[in-house]
Amino acid sequence: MKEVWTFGSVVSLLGALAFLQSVLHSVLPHELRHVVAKFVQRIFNNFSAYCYFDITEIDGVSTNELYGAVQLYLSSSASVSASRLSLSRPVNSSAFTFGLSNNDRLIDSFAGITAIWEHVVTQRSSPSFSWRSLPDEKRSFTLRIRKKDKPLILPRYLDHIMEVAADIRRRNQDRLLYTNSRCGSMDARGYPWESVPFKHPSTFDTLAMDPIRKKDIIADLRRFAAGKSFYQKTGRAWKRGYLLYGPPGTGKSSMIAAMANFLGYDIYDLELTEVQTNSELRKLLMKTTSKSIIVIEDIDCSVSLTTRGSSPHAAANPATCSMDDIFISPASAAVSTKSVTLSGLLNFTDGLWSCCGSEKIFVFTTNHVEKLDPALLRSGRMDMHIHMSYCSFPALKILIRNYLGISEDELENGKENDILIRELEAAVEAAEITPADVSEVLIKSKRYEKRKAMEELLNVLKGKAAGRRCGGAAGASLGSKEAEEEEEQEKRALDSPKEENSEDFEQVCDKKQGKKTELEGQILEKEE
Ligand SMILES: Nc1ncnc2c1ncn2[C@@H]1O[C@H](COP(=O)(O)OP(=O)(O)OP(=O)(O)O)[C@@H](O)[C@H]1O
Ligand SMILES: [Mg+2]
Repeated sequence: MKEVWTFGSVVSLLGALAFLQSVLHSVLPHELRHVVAKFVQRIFNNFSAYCYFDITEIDGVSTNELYGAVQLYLSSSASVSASRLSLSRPVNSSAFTFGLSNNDRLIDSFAGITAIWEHVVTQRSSPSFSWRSLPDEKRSFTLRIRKKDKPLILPRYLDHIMEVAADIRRRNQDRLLYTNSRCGSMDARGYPWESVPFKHPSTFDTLAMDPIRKKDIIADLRRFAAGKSFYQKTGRAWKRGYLLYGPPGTGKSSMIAAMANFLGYDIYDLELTEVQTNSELRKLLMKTTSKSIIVIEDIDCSVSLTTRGSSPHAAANPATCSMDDIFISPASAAVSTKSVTLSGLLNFTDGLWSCCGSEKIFVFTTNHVEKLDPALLRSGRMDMHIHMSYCSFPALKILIRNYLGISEDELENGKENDILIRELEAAVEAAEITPADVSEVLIKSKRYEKRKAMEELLNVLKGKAAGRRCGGAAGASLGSKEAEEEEEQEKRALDSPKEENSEDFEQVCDKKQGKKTELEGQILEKEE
């Protein structure tokens, strides 16, 4: 006999199931109740006109970007239509974030079709075995739409959500600065990065460097950010590498901040000395998001590229060292137990793993480009090599504009009639002074009126140029080889303040203090 399912019979079946569930709920033990509830749910789903999509916060090993995007997207409409909201403002953030409260729901519509969102927060019931501690709560969003609407809106709706979320992120102007200073450990959500809101005020406008070079870099970044279809068409991973090199205080870190502010990207400041193995490096990369800048600062200081020549195996035959044999170890550690290799680092930047996610920029900085392994510099690895050099006259004009409020045009036009400006131009080229040192002088001279401040600056520049000419104390104090060497030693000690280096570190501090006292003495003498 053919079975006929009428509306009435379906309703009574569901009613019976609901009744059965409530009866069993009161008599069955907890584990069995869960199984029954799942079974009943499945039957409901079969008869339901809706389909459901769960967007969990943690998706296997990687963080689910869609979860964060949905959270932001809903925060843009939550303020109007939801009955209960969670309200937050992250530390130092400039924007309030509305969100759906736990287990609350919200109705959204897209292309005339209704979508219902629910924020589902459940407690992790029984402590299951895991290689890392898991959060107490499991969080996810559930999207409910009519089965018949699914093909009409689904891919477009999700793309729309991603776009709106990216837009909100950009508008809020709150970018994040991440660091991997957990020594390889992860937080409860399996995240190896810690973050703080990124508030660096450096922009391309305030950055003192040759304007033509600056324009090139801005154009390059613009092309990169708008190059989605180009990278797709050419079969290239959507990423770009920049190597910034030059003496300390020439604006390498400021340039990174300016890049992030210009593109609205987050920054991942990768502390390589904290990374123990290649696989750890890979995991870190997997947990970075798109639209981000991954930075390794002072690559020659935080790590040194040493071959197995220093290990007993390779000592026998150093000529057989392959790329994999090149170890990256804390620069000042005598014996390395680390096993991040150069090939691991290169894979990190341009291997298959480098393109997980997309729209990523890699930036390496160094004070000594000549110390880097040629493999890192080979074309295609770092797409653009940017030399940050001593302050030139165009750069000086930018700094004077920033600190004293005299426009570049005013300085350029005044050059003909004003000997002071002409002298400044000649002295700055001769002085080989860093923009950081010029900034210091200009900050100190802020108490004077503009002309006097420029005269003060000229005195310093002339003193420095004279010092350089006769290789005297003034020249040696700033920017000289010795000072750079010292700075580098200091960075190494700071980067690896491990026990075996503590002696180095103290020595550097003592030496630094001695140098400072000596310098202060010289300045006092000069002032007297
Ligand atoms: N090109 C520049 N334009 C504007 N300000 C600069 C520039 N270079 C340096 N400064 C000033 O000097 C400070 C230090 O500069 P920054 O940290 O960017 O130098 P760096 O090249 O990264 O030095 P290091 O090699 O020691 O890391 C900045 O905070 C900024 O105030
Ligand atoms: Mg720096």
